[in-house]
Amino acid sequence: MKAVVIGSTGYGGVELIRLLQGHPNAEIGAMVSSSSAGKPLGEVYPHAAHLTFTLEEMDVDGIAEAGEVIFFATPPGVSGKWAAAFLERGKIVIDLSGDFRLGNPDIYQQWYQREPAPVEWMERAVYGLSEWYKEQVAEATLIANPGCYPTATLLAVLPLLKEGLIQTSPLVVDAKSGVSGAGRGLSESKLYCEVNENLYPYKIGVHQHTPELERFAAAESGEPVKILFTPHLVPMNRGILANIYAQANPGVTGQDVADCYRSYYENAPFVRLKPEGEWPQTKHVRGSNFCDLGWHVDERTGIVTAVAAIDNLMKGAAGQAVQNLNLRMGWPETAGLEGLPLYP
Ligand SMILES: NC(=O)C1=CN([C@@H]2O[C@H](COP(=O)(O)OP(=O)(O)OC[C@H]3O[C@@H](n4cnc5c(N)ncnc54)[C@H](OP(=O)(O)O)[C@@H]3O)[C@@H](O)[C@H]2O)C=CC1
Ligand SMILES: CC(=O)N[C@@H](CCC(=O)OP(=O)(O)O)C(=O)O
Repeated sequence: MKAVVIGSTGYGGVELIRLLQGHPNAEIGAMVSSSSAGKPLGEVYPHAAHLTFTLEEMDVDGIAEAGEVIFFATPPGVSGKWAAAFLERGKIVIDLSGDFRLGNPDIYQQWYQREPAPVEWMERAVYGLSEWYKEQVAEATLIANPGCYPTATLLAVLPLLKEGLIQTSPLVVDAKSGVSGAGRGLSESKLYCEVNENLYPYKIGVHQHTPELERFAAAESGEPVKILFTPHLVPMNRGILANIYAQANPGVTGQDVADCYRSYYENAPFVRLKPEGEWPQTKHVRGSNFCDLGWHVDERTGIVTAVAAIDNLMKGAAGQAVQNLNLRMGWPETAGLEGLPLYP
């Protein structure tokens, strides 16, 4: 099965290329770049110099001919404009951007401040949080791969919300991301001297992942959920650590939370539950598709703290996109994703 990567010169795109290169069932049909078409991939990414691919231009017919599955690893606004052309040609589209996650053009416009994708495709898209929407992903033609912060956060909170172990509002998400989460594009805020030896929050109250978090938290809890989300940038390349704080419902114990997580994730190959008293670390998941989860129910305050660690480029983007490809094609869920995390 051949796959095309649009946006192959970005961090999400080149991570997809790495995974597809090592995948037992898939191969790369074409790598597309709007800015570097005609150049060998190795000119943009010397670490991939041995791959003899030339980057191709954004030509719908050519791309549709080159693969059955089209990955968009492009900034918001690109797949919203182009995905329909591939869907109409019978292709499967897996979109790493936020263009199809929200199911509602008005909400998209409000949070992304961009022209939304066609509403009929927005409504038909399946949200690719693999552990939660497996059956839907297996049938989908358009898969909206989740955002990096929502992947970590939702994996941690959905079991607790669904089983009524925590109150729905307020739910506080305090999360930290490595700099690759912001993509490869040049910007002053990502310069070495700006990010190194520094730690700072950004987009408090206005981050575009807020409606995505609230949409799927509400869908699983059965009632509206309000989320207070504070992302931070930390001086590392990869990784997200999300701490989630919520009021436990009366009588809920640490054992209840442990049993709840075990019942949801005992057969989930990429979710690893930490033993009591141990906590997830970004280093333990780096370069892998794992999400590590830890938790604590504080008897003094009645607050549940859930902690999730993922690699933003893997479970938060390209890794989960390949997991969704596997589910969609009926291949083993872990195909091409079996590698150990990179350590140290
Ligand atoms: N980085 C991360 O951790 C995560 C990213 N995402 C999402 O995945 C998507 C890709 O992110 P990321 O790889 O980090 O971003 P990058 O900025 O690193 O790469 C995006 C790529 O898209 C291509 N591109 C830009 N504009 C256009 C255009 N108008 N038409 C076609 N292609 C275009 C560019 O390649 P070229 O100029 O060669 O075409 C660029 O390399 C984004 O939507 C992002 O929000 C989601 C989860 C996590
Ligand atoms: C560190 C950092 O800047 N991260 C990015 C994540 C971007 C992203 O994944 O955006 P979409 O999922 O909406 O496409 C951010 O916070 O905006």
